[in-house]
Amino acid sequence: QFQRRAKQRHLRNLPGPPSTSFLTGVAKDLHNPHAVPYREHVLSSYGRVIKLQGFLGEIDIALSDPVALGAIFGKFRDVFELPKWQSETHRAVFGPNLMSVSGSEHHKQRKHLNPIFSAKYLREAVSTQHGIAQELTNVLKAEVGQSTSEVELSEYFSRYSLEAVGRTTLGYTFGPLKKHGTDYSRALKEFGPTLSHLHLWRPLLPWLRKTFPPALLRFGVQLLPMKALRHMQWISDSVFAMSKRLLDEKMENLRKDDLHGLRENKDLMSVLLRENMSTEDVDSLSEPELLGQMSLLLLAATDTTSSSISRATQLLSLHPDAQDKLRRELIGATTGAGRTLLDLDFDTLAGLPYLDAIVKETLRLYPPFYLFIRIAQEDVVLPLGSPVTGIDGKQIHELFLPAGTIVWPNVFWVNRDPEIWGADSAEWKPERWLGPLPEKLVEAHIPSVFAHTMTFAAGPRSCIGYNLAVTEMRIALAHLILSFELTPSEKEIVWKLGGIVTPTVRGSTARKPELPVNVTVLPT
Ligand code: HEM
Repeated sequence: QFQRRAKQRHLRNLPGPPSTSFLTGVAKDLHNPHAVPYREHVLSSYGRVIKLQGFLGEIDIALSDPVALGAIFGKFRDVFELPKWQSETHRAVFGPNLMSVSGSEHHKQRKHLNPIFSAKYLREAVSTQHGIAQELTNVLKAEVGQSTSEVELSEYFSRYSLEAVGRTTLGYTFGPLKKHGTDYSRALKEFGPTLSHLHLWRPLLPWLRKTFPPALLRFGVQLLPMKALRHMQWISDSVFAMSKRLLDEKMENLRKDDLHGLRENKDLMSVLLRENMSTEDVDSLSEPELLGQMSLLLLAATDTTSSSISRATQLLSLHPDAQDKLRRELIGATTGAGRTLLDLDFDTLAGLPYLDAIVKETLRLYPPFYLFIRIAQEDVVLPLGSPVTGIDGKQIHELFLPAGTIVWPNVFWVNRDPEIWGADSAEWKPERWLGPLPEKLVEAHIPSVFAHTMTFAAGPRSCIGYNLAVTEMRIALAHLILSFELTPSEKEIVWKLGGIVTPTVRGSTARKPELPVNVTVLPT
C-alpha cells in the first residue's frame, strides 16, 4: 500500500473535490444514504477524470473519458476487475456466481448464461410478463376505486420486478402481487441493508477466507458480538436452502419432462439446466455454480428494475404531455389496430418509438448506478480522448494508474456530458431518441451495451439481464399508462442512495423506498 501511495503521487495533481477527512477523504461524503446531491455535484463538476481521495490518502479515480473507458472495457478488459473484497462477499454469501469469479472462470460462466438471456428466450417470456403486469393493474384498480387516490407505487413495482424475474428466470412465484413475499424474498431483500452494516469489515474477507476453513469461520460468526454478521449468515443459509429446493425440483421435473417427451419448463434456468444436462462439455456448470447464479439473478434484477420503473413513472406523472403522447401511441397499437396489450409481443413492443424513447431517456438521465467499481490489477497507462488540466496548470495527455488503483466508471456523467449529448443533456427529453442522434455522440464511441449509455456497464461484465430489464420496463409502463392517469403527489420525492438510487418522501423515516403518485383509473 505504501508503495502504491508513492506511485500514485502524480494523481494528486488531478482535479477533484477537497478532502473532508484525513482518515476517509471523501469516501463518507460519497457513500452514504443522503449522498445523491453531493455525488451529482462532484461527478459533474470536475471534468472527465476526477481525483477522489479515499482512506488514508489513497486516490481513486472517477472516469468518464470515453477513450479511457474504451480501453478499460476493451484492450485492458483483463486488467480491470472487481475488487477482491466485493467478489469474496458474493462467494461467501451465495456461493460461486458471476460476481464472485474472474478471468477464465467468469468467461466460462458467462458462456453458459449468455444464451438464455438472448432475444430468442426473452420472446417466450413476454406473455408471462404481460400476465404479471395485468395482475399489477388489477391490484391497483382495486386499491384506487372510482376517484383519484394517492398510491405508494414503489412497493408494487418491487413486487412486479421480483415476480417477473422469479417467474421468467426460475419458474418460481412469490405469490399473488396483492400479498407478496416469502422467506426467500425477505432474505434477498435484506442482503443490501445488512451488507451496509458490514461495509468497513469487507476488506478483511479475502484474508479471512484464505486463512481459516469455512467451518471455523461459521463457528466464529456465532461467537462474535456482531448482529449484522449473524444476520448475514441467516440470509446465506435461507437463500441456499430455498435455491437448493428449487434446483432439486427443477432437475426432477426435467427428468420427468424428458421421459414424457414434454418441454414445458420454459423458464430460463430450466433452459440452462436442459443444456447443462445434455452437454458433454467438461466445462458445464456445477451444482454450487447453478445455485449461486439463481440467487445472483434475483438479487441483481429486482431493485434495479423497480427503481427504473419508479423513475419513469415519476417522470411521466410530472410530464403530462409525454404521458398523453405515450398513451396515444399505445392506443394506436392496441384498440387502433384491433388488438389488446396482451397481443403485443417482444418485437412489437420494441418497435413502439415513443415507449422506446421514454425507456432510453429515463435510463440515460437517471441510471440506478451512478458509479460502479473496478480495480487495476497491474500498472497501466490509459489513453485520454481529451487532455485534462492538472492543478499545476499543465495538460495531462494520458493516465498512469499503478496496480491497485480503484477506478469508478462515472456513469452519471458519461450519460449526460453536454459535450457529447448536446447543451440540453440535463433535460429529460424522450424526443431526442426519435430523430438522428448527435454526431458527437456517435463519434464518441462510448463503450456500451445499450443506447450509447453506460447504465448497464460495458465489456465482459456488462449487465447480462439488460434486455430482460428493458422488456420489463416497457411492459409495466404500457399497462400502467393504458389503465391509469398519473399525476404527482403533493409530497416531495427525494432519491436516496443504497447500492442504487431509490425514491423516498422528504422527511420520511421509512427504511423502504416510497413513491406516492396520484392515480386515476381511466375508462376502458
Ligand atoms: C434497470 C435494470 C438494471 C440495471 C441498471 C443494471 C445494471 C447493471 C450494471 C451497471 C452491472 C455491472 C455491475 C458491476 O460490474 O459492478 C450489472 C451486472 C449484472 N446484472 Fe444488471 N442491471 C439491471 C437489471 C438486471 C436484470 C433484470 C438482471 C437479471 C435478470 C441483471 C443481472 C445482472 C448480472 C448477473 C450482473 C453481473 C454480470 C457479470 O458480472 O458478468 N441485471 N447490471
